Amino acid sequence: MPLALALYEPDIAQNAGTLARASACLGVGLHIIEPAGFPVGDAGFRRAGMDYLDRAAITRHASFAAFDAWRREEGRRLVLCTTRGASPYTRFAFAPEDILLLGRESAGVPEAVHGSADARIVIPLAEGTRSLNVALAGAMILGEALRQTGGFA
Ligand SMILES: C[S@@+](CC[C@H](N)C(=O)[O-])C[C@H]1O[C@@H](n2cnc3c(N)ncnc32)[C@H](O)[C@@H]1O
Repeated sequence: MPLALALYEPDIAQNAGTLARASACLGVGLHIIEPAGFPVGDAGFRRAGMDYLDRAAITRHASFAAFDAWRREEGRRLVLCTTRGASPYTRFAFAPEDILLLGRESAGVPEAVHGSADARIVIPLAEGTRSLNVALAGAMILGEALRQTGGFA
């Protein structure tokens, strides 16, 4: 089972499109947890994802509860990427079936979602800075997870 990315209620279509393109190019699934802040056919999403969208394995889930029920049934670990993470991502041991959950641009994830993740990881940042763009954070962490699990094509 390959790694996957999941986006929690994404706000910005271009970021989601960029991650959809990355998921197609890197051969991982993309799960979008609704409600998103943009419609399915959003022009910004299509522009950022380009023709790669046709190759991306995108699954939409109606809510976090629906997504979480599905992933538990699949027996997949939920790894939350968060600025409040305890483990630096380079020291975390990824597994091939992990789902890497990214928070929304405006607010990350609520406390309940934070608590239901199996692990919380962080990209350590320079003092005085708050967070990376979600697509950039996703790319960095996915790259490390693919490297560790031998998942690159
Ligand atoms: C713009 S940030 C959200 C900022 C929000 N105010 C917060 O503190 O969660 C959007 C998402 O990108 C990811 N992200 C950004 N910087 C990160 C970092 N340094 N470590 C891990 N994930 C990060 C997280 O998934 C985060 O929820």
